[in-house]
Amino acid sequence: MAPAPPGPGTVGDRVLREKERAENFPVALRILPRDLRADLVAVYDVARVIDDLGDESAIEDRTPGLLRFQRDLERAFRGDQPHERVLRDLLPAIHRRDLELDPFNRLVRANLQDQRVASYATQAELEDYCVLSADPVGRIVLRVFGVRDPVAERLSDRVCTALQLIEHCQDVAEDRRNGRVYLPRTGLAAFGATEADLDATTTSRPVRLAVAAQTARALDLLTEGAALLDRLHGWARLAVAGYIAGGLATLDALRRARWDVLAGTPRPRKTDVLAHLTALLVRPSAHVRRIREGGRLT
Ligand SMILES: CC(C)=CCC/C(C)=C/CC/C(C)=C/COP(=O)(O)OP(=O)(O)O
Repeated sequence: MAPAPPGPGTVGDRVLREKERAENFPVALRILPRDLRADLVAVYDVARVIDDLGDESAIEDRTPGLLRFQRDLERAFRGDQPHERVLRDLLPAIHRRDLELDPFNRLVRANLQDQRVASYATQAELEDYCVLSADPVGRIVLRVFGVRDPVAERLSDRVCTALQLIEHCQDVAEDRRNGRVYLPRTGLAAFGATEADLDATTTSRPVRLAVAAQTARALDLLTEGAALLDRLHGWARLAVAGYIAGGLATLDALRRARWDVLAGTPRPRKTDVLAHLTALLVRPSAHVRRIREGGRLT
């Protein structure tokens, strides 16, 4: 049978690699063994395509495109040949690592929710969204590394929610241009800010305070979740330390920018990622303690 034509989620490898380079954290460290690296990249590419279907395709194509991709995901996990190239590329990882459909489905559901919900009233509602949009990525990554440990999974959820909150802070301007606000309305109101303030090109003090509060919450979750490193060994420990280091370095960048997220997107410095990575690998609890004691971001 001739392969099905590429669907709307199909994007070029070059574009995916550019997006990978633009992430805050190293998606798949180059020193990882080839099959681990290949599986992490395959998972990343699927997550990226799901996100792009929800964010970048024509508005009227988004929901149908996501539902079509969801059916293709089910095909891949049933053992049938999926239409989408990124899903065909995921097949070795599905089999080698015994991956499950549920976390991928949750990523699709997060993007379907994005089509209906443009902002969240409370922190709790926003973090419920992160359970769909970010936590599944950690669950899949743990599976890729062969980790099946409920405590590790819960700690991973904290790390992933933190990484998502951090991205929300970085992307306030871009999200607003796309009609979305991921700073909770009550959080904005607590500092006297409104969603309309996010249309400005400079960040007012109330908005900075709201962003700073969100980074403080992210720091709490990230440093609590860093206890995950004590439960990991070998390549898993190295890779996850890299993700946490990326989050910490991005928090450094946000603080350096004095939470001005409307003039430009604060980006982590590679040297900061490396410094956090080294410290997390050598003495994770001491590094986390030092950050919690001295590095409060508000
Ligand atoms: C085991 C473990 C803790 C692994 C960590 C895995 C990891 C890197 C999770 C990131 C989660 C996240 C922020 C997803 C959304 O990113 P996005 O780029 O899709 O965000 P966007 O929706 O804002 O574009």
